[in-house]
Amino acid sequence: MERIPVIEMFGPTIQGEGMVIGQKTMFVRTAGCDYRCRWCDSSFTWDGSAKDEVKQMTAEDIWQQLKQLGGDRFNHVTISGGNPALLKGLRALISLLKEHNMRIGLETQGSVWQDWFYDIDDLTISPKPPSSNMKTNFTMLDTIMERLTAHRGHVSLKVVVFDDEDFAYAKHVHQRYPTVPFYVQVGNDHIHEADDVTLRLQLLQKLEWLVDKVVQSKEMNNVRVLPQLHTLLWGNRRGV
Ligand SMILES: C[S@@+](CC[C@H](N)C(=O)[O-])C[C@H]1O[C@@H](n2cnc3c(N)ncnc32)[C@H](O)[C@@H]1O
Ligand SMILES: Nc1nc2[nH]cc(C(=O)O)c2c(=O)[nH]1
Ligand code: SF4
Ligand SMILES: [Mg+2]
Repeated sequence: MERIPVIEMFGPTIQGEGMVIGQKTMFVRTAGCDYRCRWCDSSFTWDGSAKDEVKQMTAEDIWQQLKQLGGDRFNHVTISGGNPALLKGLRALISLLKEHNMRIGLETQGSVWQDWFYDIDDLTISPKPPSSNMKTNFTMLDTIMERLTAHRGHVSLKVVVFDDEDFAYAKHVHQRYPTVPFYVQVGNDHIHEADDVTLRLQLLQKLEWLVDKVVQSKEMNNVRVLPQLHTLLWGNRRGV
């Protein structure tokens, strides 16, 4: 059986972001990413700093570990990374989770397609704005969004916004795929801040700025603005 590189698993917690914010869920975080976002809050998945924590696991290993962590206190599992879309072998995990009647969420940036995207219940595609220093391959993103919208799955777009240029990018993405539920998320510019009170204040100010941008924009009448709820609650800690 194909192995999946897992860097951390945690939960039950709540989904802190996007289309199912507040949903109780477990997290499986895979190692490795094809991007290097300047502000990545999970850079340990790709920068080598946590390479000793990566475990090559089978789908069954992952399920056993989820049960050990969460017992019978969950029925939703979120797969994030890194970029989980790099892993063809996730199909086996998705099938196994379905057999156990789990709902599945997945977070990816829209740089790689996998056929198993069709089997994700809550799929978030999160293209990266200019502040990330990454460049969106819109040909690939068009293909992905075309396939997903032809299918009746639960998909959304989520763009993290740090500045005016990112907001313009978010507008562009929303206008390119106008029928897809669209979220803008507050960017956390202070991923190394250890004081939760200081961080909260900064994030709430940024949220107010972003709400105002949306309120003032005639192109953004049908978008939802969200913070990272887990960051407001628990700061920059890992595994929450
Ligand atoms: C760590 S990424 C992993 C999944 C995938 N690589 C992606 O970027 O969508 C999960 C989510 O966290 C967001 N994120 C990463 N760093 C962030 C930051 N500093 N502030 C706000 N959101 C951030 C990403 O944009 C993405 O939507
Ligand atoms: N609670 C919680 N919600 C999240 N939503 C997306 C996350 C991620 O890192 O992908 C994340 C995370 O790390 N924790
Ligand atoms: S795509 Fe996601 S995991 Fe990869 S560097 Fe960017 S935010 Fe981090
Ligand atoms: Mg996170």
